[in-house]
Amino acid sequence: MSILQASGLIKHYGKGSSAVRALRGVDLEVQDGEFAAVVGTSGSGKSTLLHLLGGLDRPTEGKVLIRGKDIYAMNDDELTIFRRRNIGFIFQQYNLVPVLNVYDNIVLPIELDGNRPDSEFVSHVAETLGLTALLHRLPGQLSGGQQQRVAIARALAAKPSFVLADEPTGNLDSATSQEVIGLLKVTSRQFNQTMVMITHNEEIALMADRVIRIEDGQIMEGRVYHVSKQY
Ligand SMILES: Nc1ncnc2c1ncn2[C@@H]1O[C@H](COP(=O)(O)OP(=O)(O)OP(=O)(O)O)[C@@H](O)[C@H]1O
Repeated sequence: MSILQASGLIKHYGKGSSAVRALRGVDLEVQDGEFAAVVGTSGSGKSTLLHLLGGLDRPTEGKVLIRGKDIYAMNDDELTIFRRRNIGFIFQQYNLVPVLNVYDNIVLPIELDGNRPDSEFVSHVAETLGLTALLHRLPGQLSGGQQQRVAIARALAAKPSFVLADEPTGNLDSATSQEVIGLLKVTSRQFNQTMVMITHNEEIALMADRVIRIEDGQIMEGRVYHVSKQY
């Protein structure tokens, strides 16, 4: 079953002759539980695509359906709530709150949403990511790889069905990157989460179920997932 369907996505920044045509008609389907990587040269439109798939911006034209729901038919407030409840985001910058310990960072978005964290689930996520012994530390007392694992735990703790990651290993060395992506793969399987991840790193991309290649605002390869491929 497809969790996400994007059709005819066009994004222009600015207007008139100086407009940048960042996406030029993107059609994409992502299956439930899939782990997909988006690759392409700098400026090809990867981040623009990810932002549109996650409801962080609005397209100039086109639609994004998540579980059949047309996310851009919602107003800004509805979209913010939908995003918070259904989508986890992981960025290159970890964006942890320096004065909060690891546990409080992980549950912060849930508490900001007025909910109580499912402490059993949070413990399970923390354990899977090797964070159990670090829960009382401050972010400043952690390595880059550990901080990114906290950011991943934070993205997963609210049990989103869909996780979007923009260069999640951009600040990490290659061994740590492979480890973090390995963990992302494990968590996506274990918690049944669909993952779309941008990466510059071809080795990292090969760890995904599918590689979506984007060039000059268009998808050149990997638009549709082939069920015959093993996953
Ligand atoms: N807010 C913006 N205003 C104007 N132009 C933008 C904006 N954001 C992106 N662009 C332009 O849109 C095009 C696609 O940018 P995007 O960030 O999606 O590419 P990318 O593939 O993610 O690049 P990188 O790998 O360098 O992050 C580029 O030409 C970029 O300069």
